[in-house]
Amino acid sequence: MKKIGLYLFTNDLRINDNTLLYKASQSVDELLCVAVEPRLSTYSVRLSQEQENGAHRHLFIKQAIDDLASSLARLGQRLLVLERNTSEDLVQLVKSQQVTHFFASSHCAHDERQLVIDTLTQCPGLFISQQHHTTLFESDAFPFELTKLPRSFTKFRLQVEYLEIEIEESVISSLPPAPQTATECYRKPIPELNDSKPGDYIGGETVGLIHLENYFSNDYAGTYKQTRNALDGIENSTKFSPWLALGCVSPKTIYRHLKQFEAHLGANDSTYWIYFELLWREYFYWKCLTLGTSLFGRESSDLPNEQLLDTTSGSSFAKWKSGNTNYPIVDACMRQLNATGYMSNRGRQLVASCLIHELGIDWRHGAAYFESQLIDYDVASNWGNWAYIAGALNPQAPQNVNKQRAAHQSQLKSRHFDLVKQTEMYDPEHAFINKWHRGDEASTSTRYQDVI
Ligand SMILES: Cc1cc2nc3c(=O)[nH]c(=O)nc-3n(C[C@H](O)[C@H](O)[C@H](O)COP(=O)(O)OP(=O)(O)OC[C@H]3O[C@@H](n4cnc5c(N)ncnc54)[C@H](O)[C@@H]3O)c2cc1C
Repeated sequence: MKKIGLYLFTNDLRINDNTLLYKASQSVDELLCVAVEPRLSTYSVRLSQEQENGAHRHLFIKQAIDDLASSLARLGQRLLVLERNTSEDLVQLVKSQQVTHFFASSHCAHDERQLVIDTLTQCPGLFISQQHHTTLFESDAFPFELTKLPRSFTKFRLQVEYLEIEIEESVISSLPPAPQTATECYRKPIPELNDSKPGDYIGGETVGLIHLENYFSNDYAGTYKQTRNALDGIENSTKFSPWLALGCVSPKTIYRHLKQFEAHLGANDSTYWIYFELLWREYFYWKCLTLGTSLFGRESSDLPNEQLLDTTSGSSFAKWKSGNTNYPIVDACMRQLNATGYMSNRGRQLVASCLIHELGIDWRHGAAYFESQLIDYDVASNWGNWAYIAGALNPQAPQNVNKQRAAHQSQLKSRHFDLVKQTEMYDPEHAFINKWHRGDEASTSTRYQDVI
């Protein structure tokens, strides 16, 4: 009997360092390559008050999928893109194409996992291969059970940072052909990326790998720790996140380049710090997996029926989104996000702190808006960082409630940023504020008396 495989691309839109695709290539006679275009969830539509992904995020995803389709075409394959992320289309494909083997990345997030579970439940008898292959570590490499994932990043880091990372890459030089019968639904090749402007980030594995090579062929990594907090500047932090988020480049590929850089030019605090930040990404990934829907605050009762904001908060939220709060540093960062789809890590911390503490808005609205706009939107890193800043990452255990409440208050305080001091530290000359200046006096004042 013919073995027909279906490979479902989700957050692994790449050919290189794709061990699961390699496995698929070795296991079946014909292979159906399918991608599901990420859409804004209903939950995030309500919270963000946006109907769909923003233009930059939308374009970046489209470019990444087109690039994958071109790479697959070079290997004699074709990519079928499903526009709805429901199990119906997948089930229909499995049945109509008589698929026998199903391959999909093991996602950390609830909805993406549910899509695969629902499909497999309706298609019993498939051979299933799943793997976490958008991380540095496999879950069985950890010296703890996932159910006992350390609560804090520091405890996690101390237990994992010395673990060995497998960096040998599987090379795919050919793929089994696509089944003949599914032709009408394939993605039409769109080879030219002519809808992006110079300086824009371009989605896809091809550009992601070029960016990686460029980054390490300069000495940026050697000074990363001193420059990473800058609000702007392509060279100041790695800017790997957009390609990591869609899996166009794997963290292991980045790690391999980092080790090569250290071997040639020497390791220092800065090169270690790139690894340190990748461990934050890792921590949020496994945290997301273990928290399930509670990462999104779905089980809590303080946003009844996921209600929308009242008129006053709704107006503050709209001003925050458009960069019109009258906190100059916040407005500049939000304008940068809206104009490019990217914001620095420092900027994200400041605008999140402002939304939560200055404007008193539930953090989930901010997280959902980021989800709709960021070209590097990553479910675990985004919702994890927001929950962390809001002090909502670790659900409180019933014992030691008082002790935990005190710890919670002090955490909240430590993540409430003084916007004036932060401006003095990170934008003393107001170069960044002026760059994203909205053209009236209020936006260049740092005194903030007239805030909403
Ligand atoms: C409120 C908020 C929301 C965020 N949302 C996202 C998101 O949706 N997607 C995303 O990739 N990152 C998110 N981050 C983390 C961080 O801001 C970005 O990863 C970083 O700014 C990306 O730029 P870079 O690649 O130049 O980072 P670098 O400073 O060069 O770091 C190297 C890599 O380490 C990882 N990393 C760095 N900082 C963090 C962090 N705090 N948490 C997790 N991983 C980290 C990223 O993969 C990054 O590419 C968020 C942070 C905050 C405070």
